[in-house]
Amino acid sequence: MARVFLFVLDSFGIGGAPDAAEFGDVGADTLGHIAAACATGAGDRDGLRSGPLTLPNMNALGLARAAELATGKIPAGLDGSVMPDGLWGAAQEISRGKDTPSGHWEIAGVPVSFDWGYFPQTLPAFSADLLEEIARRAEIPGTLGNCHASGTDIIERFGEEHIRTGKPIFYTSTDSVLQIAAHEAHFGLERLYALCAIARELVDPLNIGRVIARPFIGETASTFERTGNRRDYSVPPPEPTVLDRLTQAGRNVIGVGKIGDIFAHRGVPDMRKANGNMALFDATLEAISQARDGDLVFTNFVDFDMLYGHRRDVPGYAAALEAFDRRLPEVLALMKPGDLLILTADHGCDPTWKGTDHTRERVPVLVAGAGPIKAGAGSLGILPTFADIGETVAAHLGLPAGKHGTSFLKGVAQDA
Ligand SMILES: O=P(O)(O)O[C@H]1O[C@H](CO)[C@@H](O)[C@H]1O
Ligand SMILES: [Mn+2]
Ligand SMILES: [Mn+2]
Repeated sequence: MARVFLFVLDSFGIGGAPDAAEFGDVGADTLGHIAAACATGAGDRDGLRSGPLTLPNMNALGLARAAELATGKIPAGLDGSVMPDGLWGAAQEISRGKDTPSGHWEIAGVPVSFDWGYFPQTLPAFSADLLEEIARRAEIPGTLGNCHASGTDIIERFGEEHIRTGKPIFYTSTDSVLQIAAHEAHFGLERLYALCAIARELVDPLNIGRVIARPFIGETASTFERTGNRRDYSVPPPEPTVLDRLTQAGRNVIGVGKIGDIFAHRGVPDMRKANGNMALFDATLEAISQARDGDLVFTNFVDFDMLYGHRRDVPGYAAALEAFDRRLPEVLALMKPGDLLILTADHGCDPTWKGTDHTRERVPVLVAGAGPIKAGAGSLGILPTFADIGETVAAHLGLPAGKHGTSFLKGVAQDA
């Protein structure tokens, strides 16, 4: 028996998705474009970072090789001559959406084969019937926004009017989401959560993946700031995930960050929240030190996506990757023989791309083992579905095979 540590670097795509054209994302490459920008100085920011993208620890696990599998090119500045110390691959998504739940559920062994509902790019994006019913049941005086938007822009535009009128701000994106922003103090956090719970019920028939509470603070357009009290109201996955299978087998699943919310709190008996990648890293190290044989520690590192990908902030994204990379040895130091560490992502969010939405890309699969996979160091090639990751977790932790995907450790010599 052993343990698995599964890290999702939210939005850390590596390009090359074969179906990118269906999403208008041909050429999108989160890692490749960040690396290219850094190589020319476009990733520099005073006081934050400068120079080529420097990710030695992820590269030692095969990041450059994984990117080469995905796009045929080594990202600028990464050393492609390093022989990785484990297994590396590039995985592609078979789910129909490029959203966070689709990516995570597929990683956990359940691809999403149905179509989510989406709100149209019209003004308003939400029907009058829906808005009236939400307003009536939640007893709010109306809504603002009601359009496709970036979450930081929309609070800048409507935040002051929201404070004056008490009308919450409704918006969406190309994801299957209804997001509601409201002021933590003027509107009230609990009131925002209650409003989102009502909205959740009312968008169920529209097949909307998530309603997201987006609380913020500050008093003026230039000082508004979103807080860590975001809460996601997700529909549950359509079939049992590897998390459900593990908990049914009596194992502990420790979900760090958004994991509990993403799985509608199913199959995650031990949920731990933290604000920001570094705090998430600390919480993950603590979880690893507490995990027993047979357990899974599953962390989502959200900053890459939320603070930098959607904000199209190349230096910010590069600095966040470098900060994460610097801390990787702390995880490796906690690994015992038999443990497996898997680094991957749920979709792309190329900060050089048009708009502010996710991008359809392949994702890296970097696998480190303290002992068990040494004999099998090498390329996993292109994995045809993210579900291969979930099946690897299941196989490594001794569960019977599930319905989707296959373990990539099958056939890899294990010496533990
Ligand atoms: O612009 P913000 O509010 O960060 O929204 C982003 O976050 C949502 C959920 O992850 C996505 O659908 C995307 O639109
Ligand atoms: Mn995501
Ligand atoms: Mn996102």
